[in-house]
Amino acid sequence: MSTNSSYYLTFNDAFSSHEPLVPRKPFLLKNIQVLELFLALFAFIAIHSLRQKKHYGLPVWPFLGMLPSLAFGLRGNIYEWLTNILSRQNGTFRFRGPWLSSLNSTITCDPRNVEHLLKNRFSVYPKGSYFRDNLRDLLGDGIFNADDETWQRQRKTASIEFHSAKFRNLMTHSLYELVHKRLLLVLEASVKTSSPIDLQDVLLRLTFDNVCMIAFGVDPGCLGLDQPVIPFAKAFEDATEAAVCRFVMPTFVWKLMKWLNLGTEKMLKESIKGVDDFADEVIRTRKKELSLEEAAVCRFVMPTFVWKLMKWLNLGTEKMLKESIKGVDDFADEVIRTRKKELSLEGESTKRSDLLTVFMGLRDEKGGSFSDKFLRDICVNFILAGRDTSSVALSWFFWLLEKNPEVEEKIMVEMCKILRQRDDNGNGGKIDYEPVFRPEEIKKMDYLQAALSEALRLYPSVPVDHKEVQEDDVFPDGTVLKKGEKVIYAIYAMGRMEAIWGKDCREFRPERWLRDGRFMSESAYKFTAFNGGPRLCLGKDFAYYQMKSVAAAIVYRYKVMVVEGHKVEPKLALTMYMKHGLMVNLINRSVSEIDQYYAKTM
Ligand code: HEM
Repeated sequence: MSTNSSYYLTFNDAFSSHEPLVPRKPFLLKNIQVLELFLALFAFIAIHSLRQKKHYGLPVWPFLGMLPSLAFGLRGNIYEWLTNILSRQNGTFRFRGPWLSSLNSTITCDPRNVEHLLKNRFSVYPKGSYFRDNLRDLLGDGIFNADDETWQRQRKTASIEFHSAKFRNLMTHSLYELVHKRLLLVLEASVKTSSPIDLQDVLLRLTFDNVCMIAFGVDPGCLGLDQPVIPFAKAFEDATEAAVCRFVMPTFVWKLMKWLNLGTEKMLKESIKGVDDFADEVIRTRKKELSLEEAAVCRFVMPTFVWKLMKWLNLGTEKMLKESIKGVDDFADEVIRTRKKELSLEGESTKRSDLLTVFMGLRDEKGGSFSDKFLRDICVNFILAGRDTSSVALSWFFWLLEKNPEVEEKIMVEMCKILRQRDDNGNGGKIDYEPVFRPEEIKKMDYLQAALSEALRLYPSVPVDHKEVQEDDVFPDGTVLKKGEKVIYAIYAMGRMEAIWGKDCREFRPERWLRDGRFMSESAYKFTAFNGGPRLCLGKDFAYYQMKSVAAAIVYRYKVMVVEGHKVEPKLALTMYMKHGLMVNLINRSVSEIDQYYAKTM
């Protein structure tokens, strides 16, 4: 027997001490052959899958599709990973998810395709059921999550409101209060204590308060010296984070997790309850307020003896007033006083003009008022739209500014020039070291607008967006699309394509937005940060005004220095937050420094 015999013996000892009936060598050989066969098959599949990378952009594995590569991409900066694939694939590629999953989609960053789906063939590319189902629990039938009639109706009403003078007043006034009465106090406190501050967190608080004032007419008070934890704000943040997880897992997995109330689905359920509790409370109170107001105003329009008689008899509107709240007379008197003032002194201008009030005053197609659920959906969607987008864009802007001091200098000089013009107009030529920029001055800041657009080009607040193909179609670049397929347009990648922005596409260069010193906007299908076509961002003008007001107030007063060693990277979420916030030290600008900038305007 060969030297291997001892091995055979040991192997068989456990079963029998007799010689085996079947010769052992062929048996082992068979095992080895099977193993070799498996190895060969694996090598063949691996080589075949890897070779497909050339054609499809990524290796395609049996059963798993491109999932292993996605998992790898998710470990780092997923947006950069996607940008690299898209530039290799000339702007469009098809992601193949695992079998039976819902992850198959066509991903593009080609402006021709983006224009095609956002404008030219708008009706063929709705948000679709996949997007809606994933976000239904959080966004319901609100504007972000709706298509067709439901979307059109909200868009039309909100659009009229966004362009009304009353609404614009509300937005600018609430912003002024937030910047000058809260933001600057919070920043000053950090300067006084020489402690670093998370600028992204502060900005998120500011825009959250701002958008709640606009949507609900309520100030949650997130931005304050003590940086309070507001349950609604926390619930909102958790809900958006948990909701995004549904997009990176097969539908049946999150549905099962939801059914079992596990993991991110449990978190989503709990946080949505927090959001709903707040929205319900605001809607209930506002309804009470409105009906009381109506009842109280009746006193104003009827002779005194009539309402007094009705009150005495406890009838009609007087009965309603009495029953609604305790101490109703005081309240009604107050409302009457206010309303009298409104009607006689200031006309319509001081009436509530938040979105909730506007939508409460409208009727649905059957002539009834909107349900509380629908009102809740409208408000939650507007908060989502306006909360994170501008604050996140501002955070990336300040980070880029520190890396590009020459841009910061140009912004300072522009602001000083604008203030000088004010001085020349009869303010005695004195330098204002604590200016409150007026709306018309904010609008004149072209260079600042260019710098903010440049930050949004490189770090768009919404890095990717989704559509669903309603009928078979072909993209302008020749990609064939089948009904029901998902399409992702990669906004982050679009900002970094040499083919679109030239060789210096990765540089922060605000000048690319200027012609003869004036800001020139780009095609919405090349610069897609605000979307384009019929679903162009409704808050775009306000967002620029808001970002410019905040940036001007901060840049003029402080040098913003990112804490040394602080890691800055994007987080995977619906909006492109900085994963670890933006820890900064603020340094007060001295009088002599500001004087130097003024000198440059001469
Ligand atoms: C830098 C700031 C902002 C950016 C980058 C931005 C970007 C966007 C984008 C990409 C969309 C399309 C989303 C989609 O359809 O999936 C959108 C839609 C929208 N945005 Fe903005 N937004 C900003 C600020 C605001 C603000 C401050 C408001 C309101 C106060 C607002 C209100 C809306 C609304 C209502 C929509 C839905 C439009 C529709 O579907 O018809 N946005 N925005």
